[in-house]
This record gives sequence, structure tokens and C-alpha cells, in this order.
Amino acid sequence: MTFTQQLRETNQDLFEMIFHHPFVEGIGRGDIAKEAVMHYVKADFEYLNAFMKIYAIAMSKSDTRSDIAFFHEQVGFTLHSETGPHMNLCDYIGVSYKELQGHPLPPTADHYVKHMMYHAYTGSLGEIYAALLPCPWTYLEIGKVLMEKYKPQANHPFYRWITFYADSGIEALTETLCKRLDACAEEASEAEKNRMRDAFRKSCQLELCFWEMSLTCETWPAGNIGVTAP
Ligand SMILES: Cc1ncc(C[n+]2csc(CCO)c2C)c(N)n1
Repeated sequence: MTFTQQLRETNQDLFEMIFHHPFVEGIGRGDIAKEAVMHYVKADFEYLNAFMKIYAIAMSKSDTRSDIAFFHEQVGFTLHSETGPHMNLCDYIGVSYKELQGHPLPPTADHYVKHMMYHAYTGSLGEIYAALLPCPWTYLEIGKVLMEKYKPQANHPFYRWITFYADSGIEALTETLCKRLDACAEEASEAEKNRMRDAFRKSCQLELCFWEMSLTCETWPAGNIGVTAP
């Protein structure tokens, strides 16, 4: 069994919890509360900005053109294609995308971004791959589970969201990340592999927490002071 197959198996509990989270099931049924969707898009727009910065840090730690090309391509993908699912959610709530941009991250999203930043700044390339991988992997599987369970047609309110994540593009990205992480793990010490395992599991936990944050419209206690520093 490869290192990433082991990671997937060890974290089956969290994948199952994600598939059954009420927000995710609400996407499948097409009936999530609009405030929750709005909270999600506001946080996710800033999350994607942070994700691209993490790719940039990872690029600065790359030794091969192939790694550099991969991160470059993924920044382009996140910048231009990941807006598609967000536009689907904006149409559902009837709010313009612009209005949902530039908001401070709620506590859980802030934690998730800083968790990835920590591994990006302090870790090896393998550790960064491990922290990033649950992002496409959980969404790919959510897409597939929802396709299978709800068989959405073009008139489903979240058809574009579901088909985007169930798509072969996200599958190819997940497979590429798995291959690259497996190659890093082959060269890594046991201590380094443990850091990869920890980074991967925490990202899975934070993916689950991100759905809960959106559902409950989580905010900072006593508000913030208007200073936004994602
Ligand atoms: C909290 C959260 N987790 C995952 C994704 C999905 N996603 C974000 S970036 C990316 C890969 C781009 O290279 C993917 C698949 C999301 N939108 N929000």
C-alpha cells in the first residue's frame, strides 16, 4: 500500500463525517440556508487567496522545473476555475460575488489557513503536499458521493458545484499530489513521515470544521476591530 493510500485509510473516519455533514448533505438535497452559503463563500474566497500564496511558498522551495510548473499551473486553476463553483453559490443566494469578497476569516478558516502556512514556512515540500492534499481529495470525493446519491440534473441548484468537484480535473490534481507526496515519503525519515501524517490529518479535521463553521455562521467572540489581515 502506498503512503497516500495509508493516509486515506487512516482518515476514513473524517471522510465519512464530511460526507454526512449537514452542509454537504444540504448541497446534495439543494436546500441549504442562504446565510450559511453566504458565510461559506465569504470565507472560501479568502481561503483560496491564502491557498495560492501557499503554492507560491511551495514554489520557492522547489528544486525541479516540474514542481515549479505544477504550482504555477495550480495558481492559474485556482484563480480562474475555482470561481465557477463560487458563482453557482452566489446565484443561489442572489448576491453578487464582489459583495462577498474582502471579509475577515472566521476563527476556523483562520486556523486552517495558518495551519497550512505553518507547514509551508517551516516544512519540507513533502510536508506541504501533505497539508494541501485533503483540500482537493475531500472535495473530489464529496462530488462523487453527491453524484452517486442524488444524481443531480442540470436544474439542480448546485449542479455546477457538484459536477465541478466530481470532475476528472480535480481527480487528476488529487492523483498528481498523491504521486508527488508518495515520492517524497519514499525519501523521508520516520520523523518526517510523522509530520506529514499529522499535517494531513489536521487538514482533514479542518475541512470538516470548515463545513461546521459555515453552517453555524461562526464568528469571533466580541467581534473584531475591523483590521483584516488574512
Ligand atoms: C475549504 C475548502 N477546501 C477545499 C476547496 C477546494 N479547492 C480549493 S483549492 C483547490 C485546489 C486548487 O489547486 C481545491 C480543490 C475549497 N474551495 N475550500
